[in-house]
Amino acid sequence: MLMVTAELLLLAAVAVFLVYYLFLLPPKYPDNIPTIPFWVALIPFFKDVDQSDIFRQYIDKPLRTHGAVKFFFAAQWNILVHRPSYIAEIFKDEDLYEKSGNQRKIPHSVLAQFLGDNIISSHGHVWKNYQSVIRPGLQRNNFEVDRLASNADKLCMLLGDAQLRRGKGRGVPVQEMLQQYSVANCSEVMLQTKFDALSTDAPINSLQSAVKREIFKPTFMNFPFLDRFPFPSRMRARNTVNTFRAALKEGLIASHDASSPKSSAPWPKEGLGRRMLDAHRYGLWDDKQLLDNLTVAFVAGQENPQLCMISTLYLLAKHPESQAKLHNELMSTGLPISSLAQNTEVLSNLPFLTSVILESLRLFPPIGQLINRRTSRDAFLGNGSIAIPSGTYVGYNCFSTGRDPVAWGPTADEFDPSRWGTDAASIQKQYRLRKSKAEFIAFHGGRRACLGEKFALLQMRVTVCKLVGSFTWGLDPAWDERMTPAGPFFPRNLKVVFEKRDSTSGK
Ligand code: HEM
Repeated sequence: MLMVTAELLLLAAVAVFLVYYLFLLPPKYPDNIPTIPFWVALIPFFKDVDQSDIFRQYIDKPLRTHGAVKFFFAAQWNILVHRPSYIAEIFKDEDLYEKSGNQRKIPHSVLAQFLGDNIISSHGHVWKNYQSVIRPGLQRNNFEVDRLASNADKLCMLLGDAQLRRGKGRGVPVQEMLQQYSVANCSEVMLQTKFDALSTDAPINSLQSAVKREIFKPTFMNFPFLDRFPFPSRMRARNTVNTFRAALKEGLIASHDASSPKSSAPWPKEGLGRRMLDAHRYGLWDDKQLLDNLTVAFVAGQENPQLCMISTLYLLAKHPESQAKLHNELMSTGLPISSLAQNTEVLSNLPFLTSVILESLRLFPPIGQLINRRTSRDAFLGNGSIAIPSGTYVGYNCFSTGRDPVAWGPTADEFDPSRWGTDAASIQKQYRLRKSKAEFIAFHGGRRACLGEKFALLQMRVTVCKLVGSFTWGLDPAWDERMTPAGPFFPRNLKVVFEKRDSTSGK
């Protein structure tokens, strides 16, 4: 009996040592930047935390002082970079710091099955192929702004009705409605696909929620090797992912098939949905490539704007003076909100509207942290000061870079739209400069910068214009003001109290 216990103890000790050695022991190189202890990544497992607290307590100081740290994430060690000049270096050398997404990093994972090999995570000639199809569809100049505006009207109606149901002074939970709205915009205007997402019982909404629930489980996000085992929850996740991908493809085909009732909408020929279907039909993409790129366009195209909307609502709720200033700016155009929201030219030139959106993206970049590049050979970051061995994963912390006091001054953590400038031309100049110096990296930069930026900014302008034209709003005093515990960084379960604006004030 005693022997068996001793053997078991020995085995357990060997197992612990192996786990430590294989996963938890930080790499020796680079040897001149600090290591964030591995257990910091695991805190949200054991405690209900606000990730801004974790960041401030354990990551902020070493990251800012040294510009980069060794950081444990997704069961491996990575280099997490903060300093703008380092990030600019990474953006410039896409072959050295090459994209290497989940399909290469954790190919057996549910996440890799979900998004596959796509335009965001691929590299080299595969990326060039995907980009040749996707870029023109995303960067056209004639997005259907009337459709965006009519969706924004429906959103305002949903929010107004929800407020009536909640009763005066009681906050409305906004996330679900913003999800429906951003799915509607992305599917209809980006992908020319009709899912009727703004009706609450549309199947796409429950599928979307199911996929998020199944995929983003902290245990499997932190230890993706567990996806190798056929746990019932992972089998369920794999089925949900397959159903979701199939539904996207089915919707895309039905909306473009002349014999389908869904094709009745006047979709433009050069739209992304049509281009993807043609790439498949003419043999440039196989089935999997169509599904992978369709899924990633759908996810990136609706999730990021959705998070940006939540954070913007939050910031404006905390700053009623900015809501008033925005309203004055909209009114100063002399146009009723209904036509202003469809006037891309006028909207793009409203300085305060642009500044508010940029300031929200600076403080709460929807992709707060991303580690999806891998050194293709030994690298020397910071003009040789940080030696990174070949094959190391490197990523950015946009949240921290956007708040860098060296770049943004002592008020870096504060919401101050005026920092962007006072007229459209100076704001544009400042925006370009900040991006080129990698001080503003919400859309990242270089050759691999976001292709949906133009659409995202247009959508945000229309949304804020309609919301400010319809309501004033504040935080629900009973809402627990906290950020998400892990993953994308935004106000958790935000609840807002809306008040309808006087209809004579512009709507
Ligand atoms: C506020 C909204 C958005 C933000 C903050 C955002 C942010 C980003 C970021 C940070 C990247 C770089 C990812 C990386 O380095 O791996 C990226 C890439 C990309 N985004 Fe966005 N995005 C937004 C909206 C959109 C929309 C609406 C679309 C439309 C489908 C889109 C499509 C893409 C694509 C296709 C890429 C890959 C570009 C490439 O590698 O060639 N994004 N986005």
